[in-house]
Amino acid sequence: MNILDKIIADKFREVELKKSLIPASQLQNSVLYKRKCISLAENLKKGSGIIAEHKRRSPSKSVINQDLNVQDVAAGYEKAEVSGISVLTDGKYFGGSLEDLLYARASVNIPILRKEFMIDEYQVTEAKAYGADAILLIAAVLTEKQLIYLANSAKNLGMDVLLEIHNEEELQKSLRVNADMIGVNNRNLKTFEVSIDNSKKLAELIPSNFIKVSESGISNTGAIADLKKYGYQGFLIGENFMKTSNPGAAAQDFIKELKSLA
Ligand SMILES: O=P(O)(O)OC[C@@H](O)[C@@H](O)c1c[nH]c2ccccc12
Repeated sequence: MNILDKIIADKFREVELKKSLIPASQLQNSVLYKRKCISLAENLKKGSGIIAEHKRRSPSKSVINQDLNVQDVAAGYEKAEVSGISVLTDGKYFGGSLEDLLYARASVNIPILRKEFMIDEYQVTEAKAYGADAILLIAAVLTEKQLIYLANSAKNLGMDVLLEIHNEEELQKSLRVNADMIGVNNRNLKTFEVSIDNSKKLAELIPSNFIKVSESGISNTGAIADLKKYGYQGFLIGENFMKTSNPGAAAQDFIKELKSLA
């Protein structure tokens, strides 16, 4: 079993347990469930295009940063003028939680992406109830039918959908999904290999009705200038900011440098 298979197997058990503890109907009573979402896709078009991530650890890097407070990180990112924030909510492999999402929501007014391994509509309901504006769907772990179903659930709740692909085959099963953004992951979630070239290679195959996002392994502004030439408007960055003692300040310097290139 590769790491992605393990994560998904654990996720099925986690979701079943959660459903027995908190029924979806209870999640729907959350005040945030009625909140009007802010579109991440729209924000990418007008702003810096940076989606900055809160990520404590990962299976590929183990610990990145365990010392920070999610509210400070989120507020710092907002001040840096990122277009959106990604909050990892998986606990076992990434050290995140739904509470992280809730606290991030409480401290900023920009779009927040729930970064999670989505396998069930219950998690879409959770995302909305805890204040997310957008969800991630990973084509590598879902069938076309599941992708269509989960994307429609999110859209019905007013959330945007970022659909993650890693190769052409995954792109093919994504074309009929009601997603706003297609994210090309530069990291292979099965082998952890990272290459920005993956975004460049797949760019021309992505239809123009999707906003293009490049994810993972981005560590300098030159890479972004390069990716923009391929039509990318969104750039998901985690470790490059989170490995510093002040991710907000790191994002601010990064965005300043990006502006000076333009
Ligand atoms: O820390 P990086 O290399 O900048 O990557 C961020 C983000 O793209 C990465 O965390 C990610 C992309 N897709 C995922 C799916 C699940 C968990 C994590 C991810």
